[in-house]
Amino acid sequence: MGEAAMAQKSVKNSSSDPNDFKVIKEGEAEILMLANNEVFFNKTQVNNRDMSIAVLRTFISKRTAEHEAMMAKKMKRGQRLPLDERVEPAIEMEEATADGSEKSNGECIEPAKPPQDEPTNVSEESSTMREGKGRGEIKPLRVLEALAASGLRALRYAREVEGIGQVVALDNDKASVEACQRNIKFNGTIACEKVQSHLADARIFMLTHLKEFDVVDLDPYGSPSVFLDSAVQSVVDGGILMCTATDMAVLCGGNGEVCYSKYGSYPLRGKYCHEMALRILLASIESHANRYKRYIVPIISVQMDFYVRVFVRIYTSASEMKNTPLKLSYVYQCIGCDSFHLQALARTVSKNNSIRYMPGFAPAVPQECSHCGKKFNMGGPIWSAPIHDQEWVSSMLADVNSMKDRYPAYDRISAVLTTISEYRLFGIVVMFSCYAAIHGAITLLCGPLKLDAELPDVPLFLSLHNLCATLKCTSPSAVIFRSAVINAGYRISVTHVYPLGLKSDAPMDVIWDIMRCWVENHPVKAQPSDQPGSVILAKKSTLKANFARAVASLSKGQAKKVARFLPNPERHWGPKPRAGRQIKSKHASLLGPQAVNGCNSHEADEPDAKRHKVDEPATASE
Ligand SMILES: C[S@@+](CC[C@H](N)C(=O)[O-])C[C@H]1O[C@@H](n2cnc3c(N)ncnc32)[C@H](O)[C@@H]1O
Ligand SMILES: [Zn+2]
Repeated sequence: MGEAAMAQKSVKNSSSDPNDFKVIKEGEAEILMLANNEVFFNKTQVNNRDMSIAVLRTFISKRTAEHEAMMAKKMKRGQRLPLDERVEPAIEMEEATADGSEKSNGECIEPAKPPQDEPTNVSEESSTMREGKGRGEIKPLRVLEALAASGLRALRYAREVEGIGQVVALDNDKASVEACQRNIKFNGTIACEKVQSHLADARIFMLTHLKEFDVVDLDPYGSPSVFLDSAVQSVVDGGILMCTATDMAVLCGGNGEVCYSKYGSYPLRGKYCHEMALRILLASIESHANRYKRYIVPIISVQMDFYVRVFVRIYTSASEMKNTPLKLSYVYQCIGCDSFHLQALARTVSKNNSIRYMPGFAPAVPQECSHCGKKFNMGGPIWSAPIHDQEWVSSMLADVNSMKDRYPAYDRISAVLTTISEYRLFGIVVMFSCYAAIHGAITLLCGPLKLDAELPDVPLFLSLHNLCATLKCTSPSAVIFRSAVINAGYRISVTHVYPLGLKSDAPMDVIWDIMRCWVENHPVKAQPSDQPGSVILAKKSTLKANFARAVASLSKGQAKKVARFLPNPERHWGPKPRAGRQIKSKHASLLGPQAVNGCNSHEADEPDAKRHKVDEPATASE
């Protein structure tokens, strides 16, 4: 009998009624679920878990490369290699036994350590690279899954990611911890050796384990806001915080005051609200990190399905922290024509080799919109620095493509990664047909000509549909519009957040001029003169837009016909209610009528072609 089968037998033997359970498999992990929705499980979150696994695999190889570079540098300097200096956790969890016995599991953890000293400046040797027993050896990764529920995620990390030494899975719900422990046993030796489950309040646990985990994963019900302060302290220098937020209504402007109270930023409604949500979350994490002289470096930030998820590295440096206001902006959004403008919180002035930090120049906009004459709403502050590290994204995509079979949500995550890593030649109308040859020649001629992915320095995006709705005109195709922007000398890219969104560094003046030129050839019906569209069209364009098709206007993914946006994964997909909550008729709109009749919501399998609430079309319209 195989290990899993034996484990299954033992679990079933110990369970009062084996028929109460069903086995759910995802990746290499299997969990036992009680039929009565007692412990949280949402099958559509497989995308979230797969993306996290891709980040972990890339982290392990990057960390090794960083470690080797650091060792080489030290050798060069003739320094002595440090002895093993990793601070071993002093609490019960280290007593986890290889045989999976429950020595520490299930106990409520009390604060075990006094708070550590003030954080110091980060050294080049980040803590996440501290060495193992052998000299020059790197320690296996320690991961904290702070809100673990059934433990599925923790089990997948432990079983599927080579290089992980330990996963600590916490939950403050007794039934969840019991389920997690059952699932650890059910998954055999590796799981028993590596995964530990504790009944604990994640906040207290993280506050009593400062800078101890290479990776901290937060996957809460709704908002992560109450966990952020402790989570940013629990990550080692150079480690990763992974964080989900599913309270999209709050983050997207449905309730601005609540968003401000949770995240310290005002959201704005608009087509870019999901990107704004990502950037509000990042700004909030940075603000918590700053309290401890720490700062974040985003690796990849995605909006998928019904949530946002960010992956950031955390470092300590009082001097680097001074740059934070340079990475934050307020957003002014015109209430008439949706034009938007960013206002950085700060700027720097260089004088005699020194840099001074100054408040940002203000105001970024006049009282009334210069295009349509209406007033502005102000949102933010948002994180306006890059939200992805392109090198990471490329490594992740390569890794994911090289092991498709090991990612159950391969189609979905490769689509997202492809969109983020797409690139185009900007500002060059290439008249030749052989793109590869031209690309090679240009790279040779111009050196490392920068090819842009989802434009890293453009925080928010335009919606072609919104521009046309304001002017009440027919829409140019995305390719035609992109060509006009490129031909006017600006960059433009897609965004993974919204199939019809376009990121560009062209100022709004140029965008409206291009649209005026479009309307010249595609006239609109007369509108009342006080309408924003009429005011915009009453002005003459100062440029002559060139709509000739630019090769660069087609993204790599589109050229290759790679699906960039996939339909929703299942009927009634979305956030699931808290575990154990009774499903009533009022939940029918969220979960479907079959859930009300006692059926678990995650059993509704058939894809629903009609509902494309967030994702919209499978490929962006051209
Ligand atoms: C959305 S579920 C986690 C799902 C899980 N990460 C997965 O991938 O399947 C959130 C879990 O957080 C737990 N939780 C809520 N507040 C907590 C706290 N303060 N400390 C520890 N766990 C908590 C809940 O009991 C619940 O099981
Ligand atoms: Zn306006």
